[in-house]
Amino acid sequence: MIEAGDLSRKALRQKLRKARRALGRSEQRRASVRLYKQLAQHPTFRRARHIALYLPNDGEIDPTLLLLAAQRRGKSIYLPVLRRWPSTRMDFQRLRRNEGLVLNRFRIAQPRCKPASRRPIWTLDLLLLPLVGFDEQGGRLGMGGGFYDRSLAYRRDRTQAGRPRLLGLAHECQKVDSLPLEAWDIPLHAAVTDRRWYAVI
Ligand SMILES: Nc1nc2c(c(=O)[nH]1)N(C=O)[C@@H](CNc1ccc(C(=O)N[C@@H](CCC(=O)O)C(=O)O)cc1)CN2
Ligand SMILES: Nc1ncnc2c1ncn2[C@@H]1O[C@H](COP(=O)(O)OP(=O)(O)OP(=O)(O)O)[C@@H](O)[C@H]1O
Repeated sequence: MIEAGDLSRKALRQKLRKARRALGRSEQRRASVRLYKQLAQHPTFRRARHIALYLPNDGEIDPTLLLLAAQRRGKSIYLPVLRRWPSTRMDFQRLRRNEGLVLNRFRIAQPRCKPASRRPIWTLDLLLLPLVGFDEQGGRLGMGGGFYDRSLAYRRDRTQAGRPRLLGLAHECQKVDSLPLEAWDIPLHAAVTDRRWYAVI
């Protein structure tokens, strides 16, 4: 396991991103099937009707099998869409079948911006977050843009109950012993890897 120890957030992010990008195609495929098996029959996933997830980038564990399962079961799927202004914000937008995707400024595919299809984050049942790193205490390291942190800021003064359930997804190699907690960090309810669940609360 990678020890966060003396590494800065930036150095740790680089190290963890490199580790996940180093995974080969077959390892990635196996990890995505294993992730699917961890989640597809889990009550948290089964009960959720409005689920936000992401399209993989930079070696992230691929939740596409879950996306397809959710669609088969008639659930609504949402993807992050970056706002043009302010450029630090993102929304969650409903993914409709047969609707084309475009590349955002980070070259990640996203639905074409359509304000009427946005859904406020607090009305989602389940948010599956891409992780760069995580620890067993609910700590999360993201890409560093603060996009998820800003979207989740409304929860800072609330109890951990309530919507949406926050599950971080990662490869097992992205686990670190302990992440320094920043003032704006919102803890995850659990992290799920290709190997297992790390429940926090
Ligand atoms: N799959 C996926 N989608 C996502 C996220 C994510 O982490 N994963 N995001 C979660 O926030 C948002 C995008 N955030 C991102 C933040 C930084 C970089 C990034 O690659 N930064 C480069 C520099 C890019 C540049 O400026 O050209 C880098 O750090 O190397 C990418 C996405 C929305 N969509
Ligand atoms: N609620 C917030 N309001 C304004 N700025 C914020 C907020 N949360 C985080 N930020 C800013 O976003 C930047 C990135 O934060 P951090 O390094 O924690 O990103 P991250 O959690 O890795 O990224 P992400 O949330 O995109 O996955 C920080 O500089 C921080 O000041």
